[in-house]
Amino acid sequence: MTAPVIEAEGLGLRYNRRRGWALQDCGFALPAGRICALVGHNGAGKSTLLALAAGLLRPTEGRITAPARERLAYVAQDKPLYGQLTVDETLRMGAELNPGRWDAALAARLVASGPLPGDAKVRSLSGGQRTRLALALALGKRPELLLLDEPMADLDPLARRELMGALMADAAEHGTSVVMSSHILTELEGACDHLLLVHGGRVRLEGPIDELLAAHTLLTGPVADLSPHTVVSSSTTGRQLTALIRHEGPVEGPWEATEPTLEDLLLAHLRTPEGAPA
Ligand SMILES: Nc1ncnc2c1ncn2[C@@H]1O[C@H](COP(=O)(O)OP(=O)(O)OP(=O)(O)O)[C@@H](O)[C@H]1O
Repeated sequence: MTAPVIEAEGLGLRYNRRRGWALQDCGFALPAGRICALVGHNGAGKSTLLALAAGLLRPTEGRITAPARERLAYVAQDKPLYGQLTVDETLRMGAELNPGRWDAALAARLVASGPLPGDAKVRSLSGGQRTRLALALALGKRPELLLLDEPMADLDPLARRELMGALMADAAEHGTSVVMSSHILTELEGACDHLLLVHGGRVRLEGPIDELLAAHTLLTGPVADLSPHTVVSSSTTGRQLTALIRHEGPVEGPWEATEPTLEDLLLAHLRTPEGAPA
C-alpha cells in the first residue's frame, strides 16, 4: 500500500451553527499516485472536502493532512483568475509564484492548443477557455497533488478529451496524485483508478475502483431472498428483480450475475438513503 497523499480522521466541517454539518465524521486515506474520482450528490460535501484538503478551510473537528500549499494545486469550481491580466501575464505569474517548479513548456503547450491568444485579457475568455488556462496554471506548477473541482464541466467534448489526456499522461509521468470531482460518470470511468464517494457529508465508499467493482455483483432474475449479501439498491418489474449487491461469499441462486460497471456502482450507491449500509 502506497503512503497516503491525503489522510482524514474524524473530519467534520460546519460552515456556521445555523446550518448542519457539510461534512461529518469522515475518515479515509488516499494513496499517492492515484487518480481519484470524488463523487456525490449536489451538496454532498465534495467542494468542502477539496477546500479542506487545499488548506483553504479549517476543520470544525477532526483532522486532514495533505501536502503543503506550494506542493499542491487546486482548481476551484469557479476557476478564480485575475480578469485584468492577459493569458501571457497569467502564465508569467505562474512562473514567478512557483520558482524552481514551474513547467513553462507544459503550460504553454496547453494554452497553445486552445488556442488562447497570449494577449487576450482573462475577463474576455469564455468559460471553457478560462478552464483551460486554470488547468495550465495548475499543471504548470508541477504539484504533487492536484485537486480539481468539476474541472471539465464547461469544456467542449474535444477539449475535454485533450485536457483529460494531458492530465493523465502528466500524472502517469510524474506520479502526480489527482482528486477530481465530477458528475460525468462515464468520464471518470476511463480516467480514475480510485474512488471516494461522499453521501450526505459522510464517506460512503472509498477504495481502488477495481476492488470495489469486484466486491459488488449486479443480479437479474426472479425475486428471492438475497441474504447474506448486502443489497445496495434493487428494483422489481413484475417478478423480475434487478439488484446491486455487495456480496458476502459466492453468489448462488437463480440469477444472472455480472460485475457492475463503475456507473452501475455509483448510481446504485447514490440512490440509497443516507445512513444505509454500504
Ligand atoms: N460558504 C458556505 N456557507 C454555508 N454553507 C455552505 C457553504 N458552502 C457550502 N455550504 C453547504 O455545505 C454543504 C456541502 O456543499 P458543497 O459545496 O461542499 O457540496 P458539493 O458536493 O460540492 O455540491 P455540488 O455537486 O453541487 O458542487 C451544502 O449543504 C452547502 O449548502
